[in-house]
Amino acid sequence: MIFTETKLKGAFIIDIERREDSRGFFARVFCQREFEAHGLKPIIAQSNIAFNLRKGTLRGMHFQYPPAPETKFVRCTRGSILDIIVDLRPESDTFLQHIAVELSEDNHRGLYVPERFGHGYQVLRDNTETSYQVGEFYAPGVEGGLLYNDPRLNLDWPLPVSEISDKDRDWKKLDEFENELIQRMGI
Ligand SMILES: Cc1cn([C@H]2C[C@H](O)[C@@H](COP(=O)(O)OP(=O)(O)O[C@H]3O[C@@H](C)C(=O)[C@@H](O)[C@H]3O)O2)c(=O)[nH]c1=O
Repeated sequence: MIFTETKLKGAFIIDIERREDSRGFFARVFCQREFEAHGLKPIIAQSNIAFNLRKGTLRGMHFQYPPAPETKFVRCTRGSILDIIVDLRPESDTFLQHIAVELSEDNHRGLYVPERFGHGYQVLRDNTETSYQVGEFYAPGVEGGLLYNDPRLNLDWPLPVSEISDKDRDWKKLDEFENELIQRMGI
């Protein structure tokens, strides 16, 4: 696997190394030792998939507050997505900055999202499946969210939003809960 750290410290793009032969190719997509060697949390508490019927579907921006912050290792196993993560670590030099990474069935790219990041994605093709490993158990009691079109975040979604959950349409703007976020995300 090829680990490339992004401008958000601790967040990595992880590409596969193909072993090709006449059948196709083989590649490793997770290795506890390689994760540890790059300082990534190697725990998989849950492994989830989400299936999306329509391009333009948007899921996010989600996170869990401490004491149950999640790492996420996200891939797109069918179709393609634009995945966006936002640094929510108050002590970070890149607090509230984001990156966007295209993950697709073609590039086999993975994105490792550290704890205390907001995460969301927009689906770029019909019938798209995502698959992601999470380092902490689902804990809806400490779930939080950012509004995908909050002007403070300035996230550039490539398509009009065709589908979104009521929950994701209704997250508060950052201006309304920034102090609480800083307090709860602080270490
Ligand atoms: C995330 C999750 C949801 N659920 C339930 C709650 C609900 O009934 C149904 C759908 O949940 P949601 O609407 O929250 O699903 P979704 O919007 O796909 O949530 C996901 O979005 C992306 C962006 C992430 O980052 C993930 O961590 C996760 O939060 O599944 C679980 O039972 N376990 C889980 O781990």
